[in-house]
Amino acid sequence: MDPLLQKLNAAQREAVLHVDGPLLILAGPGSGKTRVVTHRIAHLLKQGVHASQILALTFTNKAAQEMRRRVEQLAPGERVWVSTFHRFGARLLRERADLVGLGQNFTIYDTSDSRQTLKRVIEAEKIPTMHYTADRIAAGISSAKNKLITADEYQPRSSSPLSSVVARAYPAYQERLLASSAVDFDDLLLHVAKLLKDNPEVRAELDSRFRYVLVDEYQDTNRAQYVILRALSLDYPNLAATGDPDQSIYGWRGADLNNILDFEKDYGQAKVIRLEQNYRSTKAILRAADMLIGHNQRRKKKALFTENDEGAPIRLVTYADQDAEASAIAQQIRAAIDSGERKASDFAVFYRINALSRSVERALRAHRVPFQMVRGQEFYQRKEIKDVLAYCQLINNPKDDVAFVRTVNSPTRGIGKKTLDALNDHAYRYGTPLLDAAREAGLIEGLAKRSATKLSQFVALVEKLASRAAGPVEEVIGSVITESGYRQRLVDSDDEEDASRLANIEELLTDARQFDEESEGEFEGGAGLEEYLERTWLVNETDNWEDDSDKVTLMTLHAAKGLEFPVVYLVAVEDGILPHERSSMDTQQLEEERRLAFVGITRAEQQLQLSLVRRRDFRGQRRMAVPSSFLMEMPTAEMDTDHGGQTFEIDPWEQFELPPEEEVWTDPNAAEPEESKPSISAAITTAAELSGEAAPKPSHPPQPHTRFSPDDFSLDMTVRHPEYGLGKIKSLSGAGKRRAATVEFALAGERRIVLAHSPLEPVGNKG
Ligand SMILES: Nc1ncnc2c1ncn2[C@@H]1O[C@H](COP(=O)(O)OP(=O)(O)OP(=O)(O)O)[C@@H](O)[C@H]1O
Ligand SMILES: [Mg+2]
Repeated sequence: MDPLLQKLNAAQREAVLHVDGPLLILAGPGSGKTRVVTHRIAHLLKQGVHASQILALTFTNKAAQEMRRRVEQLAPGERVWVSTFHRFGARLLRERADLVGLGQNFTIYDTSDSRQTLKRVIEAEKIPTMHYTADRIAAGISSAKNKLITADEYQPRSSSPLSSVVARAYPAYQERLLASSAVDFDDLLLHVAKLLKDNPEVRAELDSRFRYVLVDEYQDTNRAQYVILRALSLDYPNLAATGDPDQSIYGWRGADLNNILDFEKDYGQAKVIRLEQNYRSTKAILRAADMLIGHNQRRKKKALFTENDEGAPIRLVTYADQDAEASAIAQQIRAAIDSGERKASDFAVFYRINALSRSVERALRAHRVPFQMVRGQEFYQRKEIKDVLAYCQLINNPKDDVAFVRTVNSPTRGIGKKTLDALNDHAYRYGTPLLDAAREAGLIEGLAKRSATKLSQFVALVEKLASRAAGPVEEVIGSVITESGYRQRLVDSDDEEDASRLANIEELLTDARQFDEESEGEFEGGAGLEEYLERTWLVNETDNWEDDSDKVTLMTLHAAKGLEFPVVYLVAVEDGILPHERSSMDTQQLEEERRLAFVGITRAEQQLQLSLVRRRDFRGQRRMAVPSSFLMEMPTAEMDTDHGGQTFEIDPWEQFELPPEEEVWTDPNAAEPEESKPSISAAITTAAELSGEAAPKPSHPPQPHTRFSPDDFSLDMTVRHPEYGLGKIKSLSGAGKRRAATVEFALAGERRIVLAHSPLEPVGNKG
C-alpha cells in the first residue's frame, strides 16, 4: 500500500482519497481530523495538483505552522499555502487594497489601537454615547462586522439603546479607519468578503486559483469566513472542511455553528465522512468527556470509541486554597520528573482565565520545574515596543493617525494636548491625516508659533526616517530608536523599569535581525518592513509556544484547542470560573462553556486531574468556591476523589441572621441587578476578557433575602448549594416550614435539607 495511506484507518483513508467535490469530515476530538487534512494535501500533490492550487486555512499561527511542517514531511520540497484566516485575508487584501479604498500599505490596528481610534472619533464627532463604554460600543461594531453588516447597512433596533449608539459610531469609526488607511482585525475578513461579493471577476479568478481549499476547525468559522470560503468554492466546489461542533468555542467572536450544521445543505452532493475512533485518550478520559458533552441540548450525538487502555481513573481533588492547589500540582510534576517516569513537556496545566496562572507559575518556580506560559502578543504589546513599532508604522503608512499620536510626543518633545487638539480639529475639518495636518502646522488657527515649529521638526524626523525605510528591518528600527531620541531617553533614565525597557528594545532589534535573515532576498524596496509589521500585528496566543522544549505548558483552555498532552491538569473547576460567571444566565453561553471544558478534557492522553479549592482569592477578594456544575455531569463516582481532609460540614450560613419572615419569601428575580441580564453585547464584551485576559466577577454568596420558597423546588430539579455545590433533588417530604428535600450532591453525596432554612437555589429554567 502507498505508505501515505498506511497509517490511516478506513474512514480516514476514504477522506484522504477523496479528490473532487465538497467534503465534510465530522468527528470528535483525537479522531485524526488534522491528520486527514495534512495527508489529503500530500495526496493531492501526488495526484499532480500544483502546490499553488491548494489553500489550507486554520485558526492559529501555531496550527498553521504545524500543518506546514507535517506537509513538508509528507511531501518534501512542496510549498503549499497554509495560513490562518486573518493572514490570508491580509495577504489578499494587500493584492486588491484599491478595490476597497485602502492603500496597499495599510496598517492593521490591534484591539487597543482600534479602541483608541473609536474614542477619538466619538470625541471629535461628539457622538452621544449614553454612558456606554467604548468597549461595549466596539463589541457592537465587531459583532456587526462578524455578521458582515457594513457601516452603511447597519440598522439600529428600537429595542436596543446600544444599537442606536453603534449606528452613529460605526460609520464614523469606519470612515476614520479608511482615512488612516487602516483596518481592524474584523476588517481583514469583512473587506475580503465584500471584495469577493462586489467583484465577480476577482472572485472567479481566485476561485480558480485556489482549486482545492481545506479548512481545519471549521466549527469556529463566523459569517465572514463562511462567505469567503463559499466565494472561493463556487466554480470549483472542492472545499474540504473538518470540524467538531462540540469543540466550537468562539461563539463570542461570532463563530456560527450553523456553518457546519448546514454544510450538506449549502454544498450539494457533499460527501460526509465520520471518524469514530479516538487515538488520543484513555477510555476513562473519553467516557468523562462524552458524559459531560451529552448535557448539551444543541448538538448532534456522535459515536466515539477508543482501543486505547482504560487508563488511570481521572483524579478529582479539592484543595484548601489556590496555593495548596498549585503547590500540590508542582510537587506531583516534580516527583514524576525525578523518578524518571515523565519529562516536563508531558504536562500541561489549563485554566479558564489567565489570571489563574499566577499561583501555578509561582509554585512551579519554587519547585524548579521548567515551564512556558502561552500568552500571545505579550512582547509586541509592551509599551516601548509599541512606541518603536509605531514609528515604523508611520513610515510605512503616513496616514496612520494612531501611529502619529503615539509617536509625536514620545520621547517628550513638548507637544501637548492643546496642540494635538488643534491639530486634530484641523485634520477633521479638512479630512486629512494628522501627519499632513502637521505639515501645515504654520497655517493652523490657534496654534502657537512654538508649537508649530515643534510639529514641523517632528515631520522632518519622520521624513528622514522614511527615506531609509527600504533597508533591512534591523537597520530601520536601529535608526528609529537613535534618531528619535527614544533610546537615549532610556539610557539617561535612573528608573529600573527603563532599564528593562531598554533591554526589550534590544530584543526587538534581535527579532528584526532574525526576520531579515529568514527572509533574505525575498523583499525589495521597503516591502520587508511591511511584512515584518504584519508579523507583529497578527501574532496570536499560541505563537510563543515551543513544542520541542522540555517544559511544562501553561495555557488557557481556548489556546489548548487542537493540541494534546500525556498529562493534563485542569484547575479551578469551580462555579463562576468554569462555567464562567457571565454564562450563568444564558443557555447558549453555558453550552459554550461546557464545550470549552470538553476541549480541555479531551487534550489529555493518559492522565487527567480536575481540581478545585475551598477558598479562592480572586480580584482582591476571598470567597468560598463552589464546585462547578460540570462536575455533576461527569462520572465522579468512578473518579479518584480526594477532598484533602476538607469536609463539607461547615455551614457558612450560620453567620447570617435569618431575615424577618416576610422578606424570606420575596421574589428572587424581582431585584435582579441590571448588569446580570444577558445581552448580546455583554456576551461579547471584550475579546480579551473572553479569551482569558480578564477575570470574571467573583460570585458573592446570595443574601438570605433572596431565598426561595419551598414551592420553587420540585423532584429531579438541579439545585445549587453554596457549600455542597450542585445536586439533584431525589425526593421531597413534609410541608410548609418543615418541607425538606433529599439532594444527591455531585461531590458531597446525599443530604437532607430543610428548605425553609436553606440557601438552596434552583438552577433550572435558565436562558
Ligand atoms: N490512524 C491513526 N493511527 C494512529 N494514530 C493516529 C491515527 N489517526 C490519528 N492518530 C493520532 O491521534 C492523535 C489525534 O489526531 P488529530 O490531532 O489529527 O485529531 P483531531 O481529530 O484533529 O483532534 P482535535 O479534534 O482535538 O483537533 C494524534 O496524535 C494523531 O497522530
Ligand atoms: Mg485537530
